[in-house]
Amino acid sequence: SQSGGGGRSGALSPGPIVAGEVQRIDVNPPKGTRDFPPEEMRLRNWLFNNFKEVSRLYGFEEVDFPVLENEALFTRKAGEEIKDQLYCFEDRGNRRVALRPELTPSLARLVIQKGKSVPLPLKWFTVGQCWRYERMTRGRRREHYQWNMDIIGVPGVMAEAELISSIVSLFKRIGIKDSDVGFKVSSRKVLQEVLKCYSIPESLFGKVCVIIDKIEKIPVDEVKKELMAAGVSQEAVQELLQVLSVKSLTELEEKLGSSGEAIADLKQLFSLAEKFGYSEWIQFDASVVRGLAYYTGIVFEGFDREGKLRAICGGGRYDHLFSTFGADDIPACGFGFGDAVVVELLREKGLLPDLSLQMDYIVCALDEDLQGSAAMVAHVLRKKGQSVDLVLESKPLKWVFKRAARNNAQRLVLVGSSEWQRGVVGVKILATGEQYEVKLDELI
Ligand SMILES: Nc1ccc(Br)nc1
Repeated sequence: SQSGGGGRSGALSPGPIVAGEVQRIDVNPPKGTRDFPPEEMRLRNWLFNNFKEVSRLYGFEEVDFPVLENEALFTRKAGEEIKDQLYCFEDRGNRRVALRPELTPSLARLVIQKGKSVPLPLKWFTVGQCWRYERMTRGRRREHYQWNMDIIGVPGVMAEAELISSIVSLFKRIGIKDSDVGFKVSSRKVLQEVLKCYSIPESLFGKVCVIIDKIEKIPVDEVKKELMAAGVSQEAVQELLQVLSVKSLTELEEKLGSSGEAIADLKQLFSLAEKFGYSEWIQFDASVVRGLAYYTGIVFEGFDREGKLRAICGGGRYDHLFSTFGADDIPACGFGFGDAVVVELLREKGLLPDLSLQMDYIVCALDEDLQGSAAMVAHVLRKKGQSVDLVLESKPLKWVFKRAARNNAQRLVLVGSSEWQRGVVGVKILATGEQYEVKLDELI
């Protein structure tokens, strides 16, 4: 048996390892995490390539950050779930660190670090793995990949309109229509204006929003209790919950008046949606608050119209995140788009793409002493950009044909002794069975 230090207990040096003696390791990845074997990896790459192509089309630059961040980046005091589930620990240098649960704080950190060396507005995107430590009692994942796009330095809602447009473009690219998904859009300025009427301090704003975001996850009485425990009067609680049930911008305007920023921003956003051509994708929904404390204005989330899935994506304006890191504030907005829910949606809709392995050639030597010749053939083909599965050891032809079929190879090249003597190789087009001989330098 193994002692704690990994050596055999009591033995000065372990004896020979005899097969069957070694305890078989657990070959599954840690709880809540996923492997990506080839087929899943092709789907992931297909999705991420669409993320990246849309980001390129919208003029965004790619950035990246460490998965491991200083814990302080995420220790906001607003009662967010993201903090309760922080995957954090003390490293060997006694530093408090965390596996990032989101990407926006890292982005803000880098923007502050770069300071005036990066002219505003910034349009940055990234696709990165994010983590949460959730007790597996709920059996949910502990990691997912998020596509994030952020616009830093634009105060007007053109920025939010551009971001929503980019997500609509993504949906269209992967076959999802406005009949499948929509965006619920609101503004946290609605809540801000109500809180102001009741003289609720600004310092409570983030915490109040985080509590209200639970409205569809916990009983409303629990929400009321948490709001009042946070210092919101019963009257203000009533008004807050009442305003969340408003059904239209017209009704909201009647309630809040037409001079406030919330109405102005929302009206402008819906007008811009017409110009961008995605009006049919968005709807006003006063109940959308989102669960991150730092949002300050427009918030939005992508949802499946059948109501079977969790939010597909979400985002909004966060004009005061930078000052929470001790820097001057910069107007900012962005979104996160996870890799899991959208795949569930594509599966539901029968929209998963056929991404079977594709290979141009499989190359095989017909006898052992032609392995080098086969390698030369593979080299010639690869230099011409052809993907080649080179058979690396002597195999019966039946095995080669089976592998060619599995790899969906288009052509089989057989390197035979007599042909090689004549300066040619045999080529078989596997779809038709047609076969011919060709000189090495005429291959392709
Ligand atoms: N923030 C976060 C991280 C990881 C997963 Br899975 N879900 C949400």
